[in-house]
Amino acid sequence: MTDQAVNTLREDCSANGITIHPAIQPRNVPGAGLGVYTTKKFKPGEKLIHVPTKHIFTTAKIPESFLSIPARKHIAVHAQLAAFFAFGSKEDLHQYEHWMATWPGLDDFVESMPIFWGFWSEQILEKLGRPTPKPQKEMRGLTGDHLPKRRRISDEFEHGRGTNRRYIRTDGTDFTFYMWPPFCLSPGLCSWWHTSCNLESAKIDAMIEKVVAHVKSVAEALPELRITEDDEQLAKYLHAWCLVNTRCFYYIPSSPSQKHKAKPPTDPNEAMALCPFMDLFNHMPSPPSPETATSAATKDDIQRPCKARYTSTGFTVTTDSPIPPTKEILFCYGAHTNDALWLEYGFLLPDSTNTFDSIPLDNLIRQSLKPADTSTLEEHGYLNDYTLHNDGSICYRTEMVAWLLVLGRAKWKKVVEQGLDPEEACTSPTGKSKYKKTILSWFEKGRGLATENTMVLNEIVDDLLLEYFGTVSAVAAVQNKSSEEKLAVAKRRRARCLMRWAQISDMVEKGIKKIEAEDE
Ligand SMILES: C[S@@+](CC[C@H](N)C(=O)[O-])C[C@H]1O[C@@H](n2cnc3c(N)ncnc32)[C@H](O)[C@@H]1O
Repeated sequence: MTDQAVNTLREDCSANGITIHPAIQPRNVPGAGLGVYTTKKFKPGEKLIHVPTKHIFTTAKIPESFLSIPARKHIAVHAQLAAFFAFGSKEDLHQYEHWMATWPGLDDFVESMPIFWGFWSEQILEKLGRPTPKPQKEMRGLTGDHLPKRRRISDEFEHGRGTNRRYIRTDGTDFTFYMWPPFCLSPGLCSWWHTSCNLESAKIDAMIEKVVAHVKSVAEALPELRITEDDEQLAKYLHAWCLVNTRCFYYIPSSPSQKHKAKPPTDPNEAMALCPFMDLFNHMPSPPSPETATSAATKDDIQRPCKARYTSTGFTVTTDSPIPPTKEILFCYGAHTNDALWLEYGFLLPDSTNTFDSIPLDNLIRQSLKPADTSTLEEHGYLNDYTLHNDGSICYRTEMVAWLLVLGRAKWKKVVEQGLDPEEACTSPTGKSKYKKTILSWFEKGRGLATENTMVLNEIVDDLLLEYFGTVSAVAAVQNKSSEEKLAVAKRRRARCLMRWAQISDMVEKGIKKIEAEDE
């Protein structure tokens, strides 16, 4: 992004009554597009930006000449906003052009958001009724030429598309490697992880459903745009869809009267608005807890995300902690795991810096349950939704499953129904040790999964990398890219997957340490 585009936006904002503190400045952040930096030291509570209500972009700003009021009833707010920014007339978009000039290009989303990667983007096309080129993927996957043959013992199709493989480890035991596509993403996103437990659809599938429904609703209302038929139009729409997805704020119009407060929509996703300049801030999770700071001085210096507050006059952004000069000023987009950030925003926070990070343990745990255990858990509301947190701690639901396996169903039911402490209710001298072993066995499986997926991801040869981590041109209009460039993108996508598996592995190791340290 050029400095000129940013400066022009700033001038534009100031000329239109948007207040921007003179000591903040947008600039490029390596790997994160633009971000906003301080040029002086800020104290907590200082006002950084005020955007008057009239500059908040909601569907009310979309001209009826573009989308009639009756047509809007059948189109989600997100889909309407995207349609306008993709296909609004030159005249209607003119007043926003300096703002739009600071937005990322389609390529940025295509590279980073898994819905645009081969398998998933093909699903989008198929669901839109578009014929997709059927690559030789299944056949090539089956040959397994890219993998060391000594370890492959059998293949089987999964869902008619991907392949599961059985491998033999050097110690003679075997494992299943989920060939394509599920292995690459984290368990928090993938369908196989979920379908095997009959959970709600996986997050990535839900996102694909949403995007497809939005495209279809706009295509129906505005057939002349030929969004589903024309590659370029589709790419244009998907670009705007991602822009809206990653840049919107939660917004409920304020009511002039205190008595009749504006009602939030039933679906919070409908409370969306875009806001110039405020969309330039990057995300940080919650800061480390003050207890971990070593001295009073460091406690006070911990940077917290800024606060964005909406009142009847507009949005105001204020600092919530001191921020030194030349530091990036950050928002918190919400208590998102790295999987959610990856899926929705296309990035992973590095290492274990995301205090909100976690992974689901459902699949690992469900494998160790007998049907009667599953029924007991279901009856008492404890089936599924098992979590391993960033710090290696597990959720209460996970603990309760372990206690079920230790106490037996009858005793466990009594504990739950009478609200007892399961540890106190356990009279067996080996109870706590069995409890720890049960949890450790789940972690061991998680460790194996991370090790094996990492190993195989690293082994994929270049031409298959392109198939697995490539881009389907009809969705993303991958124009004129050389094969070197395409391969470089595929490698970066693989690196992202490897980074996620390293984080998963780290969480599992922390979990193991934590449970081993517990008293028996
Ligand atoms: C609201 S925009 C923020 C401004 C954006 N960086 C830009 O260039 O316009 C959200 C997008 O910024 C990027 N982003 C935000 N926080 C990030 C972070 N901590 N690390 C990497 N990328 C981040 C992601 O691409 C995300 O989709």
